[in-house]
This record gives sequence, C-alpha cells and structure tokens, in this order.
Amino acid sequence: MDVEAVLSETPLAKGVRMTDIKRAVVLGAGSWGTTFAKVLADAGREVTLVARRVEVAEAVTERHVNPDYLPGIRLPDGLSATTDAADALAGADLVVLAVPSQTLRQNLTDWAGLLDPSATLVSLAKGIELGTLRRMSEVVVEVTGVPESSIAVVTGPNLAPEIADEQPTASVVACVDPARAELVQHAVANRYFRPYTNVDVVGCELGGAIKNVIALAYGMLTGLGMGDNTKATLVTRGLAEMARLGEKLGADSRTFSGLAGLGDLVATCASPLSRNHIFGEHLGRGDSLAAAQRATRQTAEGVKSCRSIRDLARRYGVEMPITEQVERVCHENVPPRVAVTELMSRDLSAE
Ligand SMILES: NC(=O)c1ccc[n+]([C@@H]2O[C@H](COP(=O)([O-])OP(=O)(O)OC[C@H]3O[C@@H](n4cnc5c(N)ncnc54)[C@H](O)[C@@H]3O)[C@@H](O)[C@H]2O)c1
Ligand SMILES: O=P(O)(O)OC[C@H](O)CO
Repeated sequence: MDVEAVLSETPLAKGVRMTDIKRAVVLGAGSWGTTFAKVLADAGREVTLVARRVEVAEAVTERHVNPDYLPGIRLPDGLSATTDAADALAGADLVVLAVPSQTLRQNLTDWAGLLDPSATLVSLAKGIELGTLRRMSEVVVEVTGVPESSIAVVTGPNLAPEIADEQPTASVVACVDPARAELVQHAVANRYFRPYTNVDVVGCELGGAIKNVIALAYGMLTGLGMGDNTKATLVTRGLAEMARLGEKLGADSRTFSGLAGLGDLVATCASPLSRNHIFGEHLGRGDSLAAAQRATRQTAEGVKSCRSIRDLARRYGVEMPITEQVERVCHENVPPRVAVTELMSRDLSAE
C-alpha cells in the first residue's frame, strides 16, 4: 500500500490543506530531533535539521548519520543539516523545537526573531520549567508571542532509537486548534509513525513530563533489584498522581489512559533505552547524581522536572508522594531504599 498516496487523499478539517506545509525545520539535532527529522523526511516533507556543532551538521548532510546520538542509523539522503538557524528558518512553515525543556526559553529567545509569524510551531520537549513552573507550550507563547493555536505538542510512547529503526509506533499531536493538529498529523504520518490528534494540550504535556519522573523511580526499583509487583504498584500509583495533578489543572482525564499518559508511562518505565530509566537505575545501584549523569549522557528530563512538578503540585494542593520522593533522592541525598520505605509507611487510604 502506498501510505503517502493514502494520506494525501485523506480529507482534512475545513480550511486545512496538505499544501500548507512546504518546508519543515527541526531545531536541535539530538536523539529525538534527528529522529523526528527522519520521520518528517520519510513522510515526504522537505526538512532541514539545525545542529549546534558543525561536525554533527556535516555528518548528517554528507554521510547521512548522527553517530553521537543515533549510532547505526542511516538517515534519509534528502535530509540536510546546518548550524545556521537564520538561513534554515527563512520560509519554514513547520518549525519543530527539539531541545531540552530547561534550555527551551534561552534557545527560543535566540530564534524568536527568525520565525515566520504564520509558521506552525511543534514542541517535542517533555518537561516543566524550573522556577516559572510553566509547561513548554506556555514558554513558547511567552517568548515568541504566537497564539496558543499555532503550537502543537507531539508526545507519546516515542523512544527515539526504536523510531529511528522504523519500528511502528503511535503518537499524539495535541493542539487547541483541531485543524492545526490535523495539519501536523498529516505532515508527520508515515509507514512507521501513526499520530492521533488531541485538543487536550494540558493533559498531553503533563503526561509527557510526569512519566519521566515515574520512569526515574522505576529505574531506581530496577537498580534496587525489586520485582514486578513493586513495579506494577509504582506504575499504577504513578498514573494516579499524574491524573490527579492533570485534572486539577484542567486536563481531560481520558488523556491519561491514552498514548500521552499510560502509553508513554509504560514505554518509558519498562524500556532499558529510556534515559530516565537508565538514570534512575544508576541511582538505585547507589551511584551519585554526577555518576548517573555521566552514565546517561543525554537529557534525562525527570531529574530537573521532579522538582518543578513537585512545586506545581504543592502550589495546587495536590498530593504527589512518588514525585516528592524522587525529588528527595535526586536533590536531597535520600537513599532510594529509604524513599521506598517512606512511601510504604504512608497512611492507609482508599484507592
Ligand atoms: N530521545 C527520545 O526518545 C525522546 C522522545 C520524545 C521526547 N523527547 C524529548 O525531546 C526533548 C529533546 O530530547 P533529545 O532526546 O533530543 O535530547 P538530547 O539530549 O539527545 O539532545 C538535545 C539537543 O538539544 C541541543 N541543545 C540546544 N541547546 C542546548 C543547551 N543549552 N543545552 C543542552 N542541549 C542543547 C543539543 O545540542 C542536542 O542536539 C526532551 O525534552 C525529551 O524529553 C525525547
Ligand atoms: O529516553 P527518555 O527517558 O527521555 O524517554 C524518551 C521518550 O520520552 C519516551 O516516549
């Protein structure tokens, strides 16, 4: 079956046409940015990837590889990379933000003046900003001044190495404007990447950020040698606290049983590829934060977001006991085994 032909014949919401997406730019050539650029290229889009380092840009354009982030993966011939964001962004109508949550504000401050005001912005980052406690799409609105309806969030069970290897997965494109969500959905869909739309941006962003914290805890349990009952308890109670905060902040509770909630939570917790899982496993084995950082190398968002999510929960009076304990392990030198004991000693309650 010719997936491209099928997709181009699929009717879109009123007012949205496939021809609306001509050129895509992905800002950030790390693990997910490079993979997402491949997804777009394999969906038939013209894509430029923007890297910080010249050697990364050259490797992508000339040798079709990004060995630091995606070893063993051959990138599409048509995918080119540059370090010149201004040149890449000229005339781009789909701009994908693929940098870590805690640097997004600074990165965007540099790029904001280069964006076409009519461009669709796509946020890939899964975190909550320290200090401001903003979700990523809120940071984008604040820095660029674009309306919420121009920003889509892509999230779900999306471990980059598996997608780069073209293993089938689904994802969610969330935007308050359903037509914009459909536009992005059709721009990224390909034979191995199946996006669903959602208008619950709050729930999708919170799901993506909170699952990283629970995956850190899951990694800790692995490092401590704990078994499947303990892990299932963690995932289930982790989902409960994710939904509790989400509902308080106005999310649709159904989001948390979908791809952006349970789907991503299960994938990230269980996967030995997850940077959050790996990081937590090192802490569980007794390594220091610095040693876990060295072993993980790439961004493990939960390490910082555990604090911002804890603060958000406290601000809204929502109980998030697992998040509280992950923050104490990561930043207050509490041993993971002590954190488990404290969780097990809480007052008994109804489910
Ligand atoms: N890797 C995945 O499987 C995956 C999947 C879904 C979502 N995400 C999310 O996407 C976002 C990006 O993740 P990633 O996996 O590409 O991360 P990464 O660590 O692999 O790469 C980060 C990229 O951001 C760039 N960058 C720009 N400014 C930076 C700065 N000031 N500090 C550090 N890096 C800077 C780096 O050069 C690098 O290209 C994260 O929020 C992550 O949670 C990742
Ligand atoms: O490798 P992680 O832990 O950042 O997780 C990657 C993705 O968010 C999984 O969906």
